[in-house]
Amino acid sequence: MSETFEPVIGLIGGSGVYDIDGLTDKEWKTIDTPWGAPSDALLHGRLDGVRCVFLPRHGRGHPIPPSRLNYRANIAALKIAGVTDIVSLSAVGSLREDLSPGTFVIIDQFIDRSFAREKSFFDTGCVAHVAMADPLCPRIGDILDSTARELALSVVRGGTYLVMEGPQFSTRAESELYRSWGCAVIGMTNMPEAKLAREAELCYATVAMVTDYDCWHDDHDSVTVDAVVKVMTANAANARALVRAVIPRLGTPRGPCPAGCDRALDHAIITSPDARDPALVEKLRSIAGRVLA
Ligand SMILES: CSC[C@H]1O[C@H](OP(=O)(O)O)[C@H](O)[C@@H]1O
Ligand SMILES: Nc1ncnc2[nH]cnc12
Repeated sequence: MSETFEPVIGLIGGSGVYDIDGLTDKEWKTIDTPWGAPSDALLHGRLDGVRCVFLPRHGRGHPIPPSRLNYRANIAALKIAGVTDIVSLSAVGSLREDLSPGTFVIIDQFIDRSFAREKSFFDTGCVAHVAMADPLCPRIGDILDSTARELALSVVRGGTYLVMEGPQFSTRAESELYRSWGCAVIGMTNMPEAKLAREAELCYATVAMVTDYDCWHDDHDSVTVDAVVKVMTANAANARALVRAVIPRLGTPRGPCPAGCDRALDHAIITSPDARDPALVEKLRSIAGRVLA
């Protein structure tokens, strides 16, 4: 039987989520990474004894737009802090009538239409190709889903999150196109975040919190930040309750991830050891040390 360990839970807070309450032993700690500075200091603490590390994705006060986030630094900072499991909290627009504002969607797929972002820790001098067929950790997703149901939240398990570049919201034609592709929700941030979490061998799951119907719906002409923030504020109490209830469950000692998120690099690096750039390899040790020993 394989050994168990105590998971450390990383929480990435999106629009409207800039703090986590109920944490004990709270301390904001600044951290730097080989990829630069993350969006903000990391908030370390414990919930029911479980070690948690929170990062406000856009920084406190929301100064950083989706295209300017240093996604590599954010994920590297969490990895360096000892995080093993990430729950990403995100505001999204709905692309389906049945996903009304207030619904929490535990997504299971992405279509990545972002284009102006650094998407890999690996580079010339050390090339890796990780599997992304199942981009979200099903173990964490199932725990989020069952916990939300027990709390009687409006939750849907499964759905595709379309990642757009932004920062402008979609045109009506784009919104209809993504609907015709069968996408459930739309947002601007979860890629490359999920790709980088996979490269860093972190389990990663998203609670996509619906704030609006995007622009395809008769209910509104266009999306506005005001409307999004209003619904997000209403969602916040539910988000807090979900985080509060789910962390003790995620923090239970466990073995390796059944889906293999924590072994994503086992067969991913293609560059032969003698062709690797030593400086890049040194940088990569903080996120891929397990396979670069
Ligand atoms: C304020 S609405 C647009 C903004 O909200 C979402 O961000 P996050 O995933 O961090 O909650 C969306 O992707 C946009 O960045
Ligand atoms: N309609 C929308 N499009 C993109 N990102 C969003 N975040 C919240 N609502 C959104």
